[in-house]
Amino acid sequence: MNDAVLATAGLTRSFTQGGATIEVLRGIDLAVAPGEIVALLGPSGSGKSTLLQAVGLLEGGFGGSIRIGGDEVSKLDSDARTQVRRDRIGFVYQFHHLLPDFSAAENVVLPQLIRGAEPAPAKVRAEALLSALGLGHRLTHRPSQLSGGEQQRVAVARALANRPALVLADEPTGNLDEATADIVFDEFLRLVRDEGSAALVATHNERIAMRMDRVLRLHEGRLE
Ligand SMILES: Nc1ncnc2c1ncn2[C@@H]1O[C@H](COP(=O)(O)OP(=O)(O)OP(=O)(O)O)[C@@H](O)[C@H]1O
Repeated sequence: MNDAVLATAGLTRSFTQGGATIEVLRGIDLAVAPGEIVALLGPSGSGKSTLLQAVGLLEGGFGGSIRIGGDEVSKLDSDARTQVRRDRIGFVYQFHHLLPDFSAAENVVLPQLIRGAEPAPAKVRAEALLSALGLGHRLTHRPSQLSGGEQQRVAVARALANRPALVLADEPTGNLDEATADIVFDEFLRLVRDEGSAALVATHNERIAMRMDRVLRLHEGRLE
């Protein structure tokens, strides 16, 4: 797929521990189209996080090719990788990783300022995203003053703040009870679609995976 937001070819990763080598990724070929929301489904330990860390350019040590927006990014130096992450990728993790001393709105403004946005439009964008997630009345709350579901919504808004072409999410609702997880995941899907971003979402939850456009199954280091 030439116009893919994300494409990998022959992606491999192994870890050596105690003299033994485990091949966690054994040649992953995948492509995510613009605006497409793809589930990466697999049991615990199947390598979902390892794959997301590779395509998110968070870790080195991988073999094979990673293209983001058509550009080969697997061999870039650390500064160039940081730039690709900042400009083109939004991340949502199982735990929110919000900055505890900043308000909900500030947590969504900051990544925009780091990317060079002016404060006033960055604030407008943060408030619009948070309002779209039902948090218009929680803008000045700090993470510790928010519920788990609210914290995760702020993390979703932060991931989308810079209009990334690609969102990478690792068990984005894995830390929430089932009812809250369903609601927050629905909101995540709706907002990602409204924003026109593509997403690759790791989950071990079949029910959540079925709500996405397509499901990739990771098994013994390969996609089925
Ligand atoms: N830094 C590391 N050193 C050694 N082994 C590692 C390292 N990181 C991951 N692994 C191993 O790679 C395998 C895949 O781990 P990974 O976290 O990618 O799985 P996962 O599918 O995301 O699991 P979970 O759903 O439990 O988060 C596991 O067997 C894990 O122990």
